Amino acid sequence: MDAVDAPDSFVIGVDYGTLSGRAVVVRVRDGKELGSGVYDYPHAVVTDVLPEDVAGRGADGQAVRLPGEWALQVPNDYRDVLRHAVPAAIADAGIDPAAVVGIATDFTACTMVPVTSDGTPLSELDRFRNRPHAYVKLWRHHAAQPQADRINQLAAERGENWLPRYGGLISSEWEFAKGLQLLEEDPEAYAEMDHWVEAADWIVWQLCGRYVRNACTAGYKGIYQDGRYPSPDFLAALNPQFQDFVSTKLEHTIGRLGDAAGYLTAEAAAWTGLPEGIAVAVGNVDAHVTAPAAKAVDPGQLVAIMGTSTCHVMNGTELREVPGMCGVVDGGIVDGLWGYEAGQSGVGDIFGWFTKYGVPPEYHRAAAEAGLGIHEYLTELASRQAIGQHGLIALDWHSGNRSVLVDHELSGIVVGQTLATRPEDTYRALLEATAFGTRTIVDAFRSSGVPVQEFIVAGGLLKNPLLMQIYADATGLQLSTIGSAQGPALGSAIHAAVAAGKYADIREAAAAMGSEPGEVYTPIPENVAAYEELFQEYKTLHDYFGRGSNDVMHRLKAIQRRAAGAVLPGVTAGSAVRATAGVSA
Ligand SMILES: Nc1ncnc2c1ncn2[C@@H]1O[C@H](COP(=O)(O)OP(=O)(O)O)[C@@H](O)[C@H]1O
Ligand SMILES: O=C(CO)[C@H](O)[C@H](O)COP(=O)(O)O
Repeated sequence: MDAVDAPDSFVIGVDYGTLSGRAVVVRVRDGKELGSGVYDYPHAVVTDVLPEDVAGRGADGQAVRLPGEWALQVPNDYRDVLRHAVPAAIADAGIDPAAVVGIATDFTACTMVPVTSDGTPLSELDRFRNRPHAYVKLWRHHAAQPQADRINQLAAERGENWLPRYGGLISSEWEFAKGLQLLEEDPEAYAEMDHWVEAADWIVWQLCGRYVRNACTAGYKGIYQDGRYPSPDFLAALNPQFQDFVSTKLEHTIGRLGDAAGYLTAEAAAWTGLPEGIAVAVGNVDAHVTAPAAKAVDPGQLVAIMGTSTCHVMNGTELREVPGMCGVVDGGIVDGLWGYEAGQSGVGDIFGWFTKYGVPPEYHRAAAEAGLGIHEYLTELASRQAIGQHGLIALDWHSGNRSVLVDHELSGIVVGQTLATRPEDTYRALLEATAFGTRTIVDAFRSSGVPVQEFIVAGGLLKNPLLMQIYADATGLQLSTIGSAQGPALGSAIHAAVAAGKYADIREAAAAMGSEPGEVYTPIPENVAAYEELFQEYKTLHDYFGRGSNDVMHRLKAIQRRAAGAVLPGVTAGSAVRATAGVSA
């Protein structure tokens, strides 16, 4: 790491991902990244049973089991990132912490924490610690789909004017669906909860002792449009006990992106080793902070943040309704422009799943012998193929579909497998399926009058060159990658610099501190033509399974739920039946 001049000041950006938190130390004057630290969440993503070290056991003396589609996290893991990753980044940078002037964080979203009035997560209260609904519901918790379906149906029937701002469909990942699930399945926990808080804001609360709701998640995930939330009347029609959800659990002071939410408390200063009293920026989302990190805040610059999932964010001058987009929010990325978001719930997650469950041990051994990771090994084998040679087409819905169908009851499929199909064939088909998913989103923007002029990729997956070339070829767009390996954390650092008063606004800070482009991938005409043919097959399958011609995926999920038949502790038996009938739990 570079030696550092004394007069320089620094900011810290912390990116809270799905499995770890990453901190970077960034120089304010030019955005140079001087050091970083990573901390893996000890409890990672909780999907099967509540971890006994925090939850203990259930009344039956067994670990508390979770039904399918659940994805929880343990809030203290997030505090631990502050205790470990931030000091590690400072040590790596070799700077004097006294020269740090601000800190900002970005988070996965919509990731929700039920808390008491002082911000204590319900899962940290003794009597709730073995109740699943007391834990953080991670963005990819998809068990609130029945609630999302009811919200969508009712909103469409009533012609709610906020619905088109979300492409006509609200996701089960978001604040209202997850909140309604909490009410209907654990009314006691719901009653105990004083605030239903985005983790993006909870961590800021931990840092500065103040709860400020960030404008980004309030808009994209909290249905806050034109200064209003969905009405009590609408909420009561969903469930009479949900009528005051906004006024009693959700509504709170909203902070502008890049503003200071408050100042570092003595306690958080002790965790991080940073000076007490430095600026703490208003929270933000991992995807949205990355646009300034990529210097891509002008209309038409589409940034795909590709990691576990992919988020597509882009600014536009006009308000347009794009079918199936995640949302459009005034000032959702930077002030003064409409910020659009779309996305794919599973991308790296799908490749990761396949390497874990679909690849035989001899491949893992061969990868290790070649000194390669399994992804790199499969990528190398897959890159030797001509387009279409594997004879496969896949749908990228292993974690459901977030755009443009917005349906988490959909699932993955690979068509064309034979006895000759090898792991590298399926791996490549899955890479291609995600590229077609992105192409579907780009097409939806374009046909709705939101032009996509540039395509920029950030996030962990940019390190896979085959994947990047497939995306360029499948979309027909020249693709440039961001020069920073820590795009979201750099984006947070940019927000910290603005919150500390070092720049007037995010645009000015992005121009000075944003990353220069890394690699550029140009579409190869014959590949574009070959992928066009395959994309048409993808579209046929997409519409057949996704638009109601064949609801087999929905039926399979229902059969799976019935077979699993789990009842949660603290969950009112039969609540699902009452929930479907729309009667209060
Ligand atoms: N070389 C690779 N090619 C494709 N996918 C990869 C590769 N290496 C890791 N992955 C996938 O990338 C994902 C992690 O992405 P990353 O950006 O690091 O995390 P996050 O999205 O949580 O911020 C994992 O789901 C993993 O399966
Ligand atoms: O929905 C999102 C942002 O709105 C992201 O997809 C979610 O936060 C997960 O991010 P990652 O793939 O980086 O873990």
